[in-house]
Amino acid sequence: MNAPQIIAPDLDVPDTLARILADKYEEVRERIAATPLSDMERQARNAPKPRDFVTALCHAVGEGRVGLIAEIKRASPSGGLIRDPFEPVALAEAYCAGGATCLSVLTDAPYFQGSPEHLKAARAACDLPILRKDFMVHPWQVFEARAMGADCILLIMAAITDAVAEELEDIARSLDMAVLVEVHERKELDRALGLETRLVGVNNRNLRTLKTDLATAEELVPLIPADRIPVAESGIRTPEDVRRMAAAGSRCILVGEHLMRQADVAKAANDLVHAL
Ligand SMILES: O=C(O)c1ccccc1NCC(=O)[C@H](O)[C@H](O)COP(=O)(O)O
Repeated sequence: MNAPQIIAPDLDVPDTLARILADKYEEVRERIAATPLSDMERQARNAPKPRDFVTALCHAVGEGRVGLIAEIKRASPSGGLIRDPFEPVALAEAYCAGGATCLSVLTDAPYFQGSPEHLKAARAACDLPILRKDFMVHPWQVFEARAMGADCILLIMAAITDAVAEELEDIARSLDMAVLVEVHERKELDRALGLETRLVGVNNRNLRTLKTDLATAEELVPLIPADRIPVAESGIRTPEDVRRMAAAGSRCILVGEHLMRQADVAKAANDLVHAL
């Protein structure tokens, strides 16, 4: 793999994210040495057809429901080990029974104890469209995402340059995958709106402190143009939080840790879905 420029010189990347990206870059380098890009692209293009992530969310919101992207997340830098034992098939089934619109599955191993196997198992267990939750820095990972069955990828504007974001988005579109572009502040939102995707996530987690504050979505969601679909991410726990996000303009939410910490995951998901 050539050394691609994955961090723009003028991007001020917080320490935790910088560490994650350095490890990710190394991981991708090793993975490409084992499976060349052309092989991974072939696997991606031969994978079963993607499920329509954007339509699923539009449908939920159009019917006056919450568009819940329910996350399968074993551990995180901020939360440590969140769920143990951890059973992706049972979790996918519970989310489906609880009325989730889509799933998000962490595939990053070092920081989230995720795995492509979790995504494959979740996809086989339900019909919901699935987001591959990982740190995407190279085209190879987009092909890998499709090959493992993902229907949507995440692009974190704090982690990549505009040029890389555009390249990864183009590849995803060529594979009929959706793209959720994620922002944490105004500057990133302005850059994100240069992409084609309609799905614009506002992450309430401050990447420097790793703390969440729903005020971030309250500040940024109203700035998202009406032709896009806002998604409020992180730190959402209660029906009241869902109503706050909806009042700010986002009826689509991405929720992980709160749901993962519940004994009855289906009921907890259902409580959020019926918050409005
Ligand atoms: O969750 C973390 O600790 C974290 C740390 C550094 C970068 C990203 C991180 N989380 C990724 C996410 O965006 C969340 O998994 C997702 O939005 C769900 O958030 P939550 O409901 O608070 O688990």
